Amino acid sequence: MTTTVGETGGRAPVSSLADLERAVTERRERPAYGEDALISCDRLVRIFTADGVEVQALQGLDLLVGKGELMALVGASGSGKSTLLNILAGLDVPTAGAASVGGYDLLAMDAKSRLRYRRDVVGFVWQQTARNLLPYLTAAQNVVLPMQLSGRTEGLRTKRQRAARATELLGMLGVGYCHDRHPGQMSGGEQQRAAIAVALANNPAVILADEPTGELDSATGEQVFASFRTANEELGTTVVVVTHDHAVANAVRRTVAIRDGRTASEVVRHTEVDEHGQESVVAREYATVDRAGRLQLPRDYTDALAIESRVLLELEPDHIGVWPDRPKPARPETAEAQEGPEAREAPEAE
Ligand SMILES: Nc1ncnc2c1ncn2[C@@H]1O[C@H](COP(=O)(O)OP(=O)(O)OP(=O)(O)O)[C@@H](O)[C@H]1O
Repeated sequence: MTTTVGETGGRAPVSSLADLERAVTERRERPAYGEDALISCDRLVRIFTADGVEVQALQGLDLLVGKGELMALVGASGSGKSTLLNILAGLDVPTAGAASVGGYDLLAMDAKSRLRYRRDVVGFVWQQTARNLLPYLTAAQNVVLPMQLSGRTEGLRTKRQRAARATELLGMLGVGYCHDRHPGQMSGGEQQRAAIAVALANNPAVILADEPTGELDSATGEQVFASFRTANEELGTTVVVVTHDHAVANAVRRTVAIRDGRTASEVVRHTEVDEHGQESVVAREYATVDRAGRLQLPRDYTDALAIESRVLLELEPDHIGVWPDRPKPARPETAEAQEGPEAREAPEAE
């Protein structure tokens, strides 16, 4: 059966009180939004005011990231990626909405828990290699420093234990030979891999990285990304990378695109094995439906059909049709020859 928005507001008709009760019960029993997620952003808003002008950097952004994910955030310049990352890093506070990481409520943390959160729950890797490492310390000393500052004791109480962990992390990320080098004696790629070791020092639940390969050539960028993958696979660390680098965006299981301060679409990749045992990666692109039911249509789709301010919707049992709002032809052809919901639903109206 076909239902158009004009008739019932686009919702499937509820035929009886029993159906209604069942629908209410199912809704109540569904897990709460983001219940199982490590990172949960719910209608996140961040408004900046500069020189009396308001900029809405995040406009009701929803995002869930599962524990153990390795995912990328992409989007045009100014779409809000860094703003989101700074909030997740505990460096900035949203104007409205809700956000939590590993059980920490990012809007309600006092100064003490914010410090603990930044030291123990998240690790950060910046684009500028010079911002990640202290120049007067060796790579190993840079990795040890966050362990000393954290005050966490489990397995890292003694100097020897901390030194051993630094050696282990640098080795795991392929830069063990840089152990005693200062950043000035390391290439950009080596510095970024050492920076990942620093970010991992306190065994955080999540590493956030803002354009970590932005200053590197593609071969070096691949090595750095391989280190994020190693951290994800060997230690189970969740990794969220903001990137413009297509090689990185295409190498993760999930790439979420941000547009105008909201999540707009995402590409999910999985590996398929054919009958000859050949493996191939299959990518599917999804549009995001946010918590308020809003859907951003891809701009190339709306441009292709000259869709501007509104569309007609059609609810079918297994999909929703979206139709450009075209003026009706003066002399309609037969219903079968016409396309769109008007032709099938209300030909008698003509
Ligand atoms: N501290 C600030 N004060 C005023 N406006 C800001 C501030 N930080 C960010 N903005 C604005 O918020 C919007 C989003 O910026 P953001 O840096 O998050 O975008 P982005 O997607 O990371 O861009 P890029 O890819 O260029 O780094 C932009 O319009 C930016 O000018």
